[in-house]
Amino acid sequence: MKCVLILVGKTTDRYLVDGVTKYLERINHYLNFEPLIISELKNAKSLTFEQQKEQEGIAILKILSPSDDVILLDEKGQSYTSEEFASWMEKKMVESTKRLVFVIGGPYGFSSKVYERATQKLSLSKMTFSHQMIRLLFVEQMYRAMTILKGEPYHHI
Ligand SMILES: C[S@@+](CC[C@H](N)C(=O)[O-])C[C@H]1O[C@@H](n2cnc3c(N)ncnc32)[C@H](O)[C@@H]1O
Repeated sequence: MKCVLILVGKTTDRYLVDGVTKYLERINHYLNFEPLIISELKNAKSLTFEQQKEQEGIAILKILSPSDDVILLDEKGQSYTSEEFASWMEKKMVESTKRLVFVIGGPYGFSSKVYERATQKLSLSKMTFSHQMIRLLFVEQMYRAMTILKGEPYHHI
């Protein structure tokens, strides 16, 4: 199974770039996992929040194939413990899903069309994180899930 993480705009803060890079490298020992970055809108300042979400949504939907299993990172989604998330990933890996696509929204979240396309919403907490910060939290949890499935000590130390 191929796993893709769609992001809106590059990660800018150095500490987040370093952290995300570190966990992406680690994840790739276990999983074919690729981040795909959608360019930030050049005319963002002239658009309303709703228009920005709409435009970003069009760019997200363009990347998706009809057979993709699309999981939106969303604070109002389903939440799991790290062990439960690991089991959830294991199920996805044995199902015949070609591409498992996770999407982190832009600063204002997702358009209604993106919500309509999604298979599931996944929450990492009831709290709201910035669209940049959540990247690091998510890749760390993905790495943790992979180590749990392999019975490695990372989760227990
Ligand atoms: C600043 S948040 C957007 C908040 C926006 N008001 C909304 O209703 O979605 C930016 C993105 O970060 C991600 N995000 C933030 N907090 C999250 C959480 N607790 N769980 C999962 N994803 C989260 C989501 O993908 C969200 O679209």
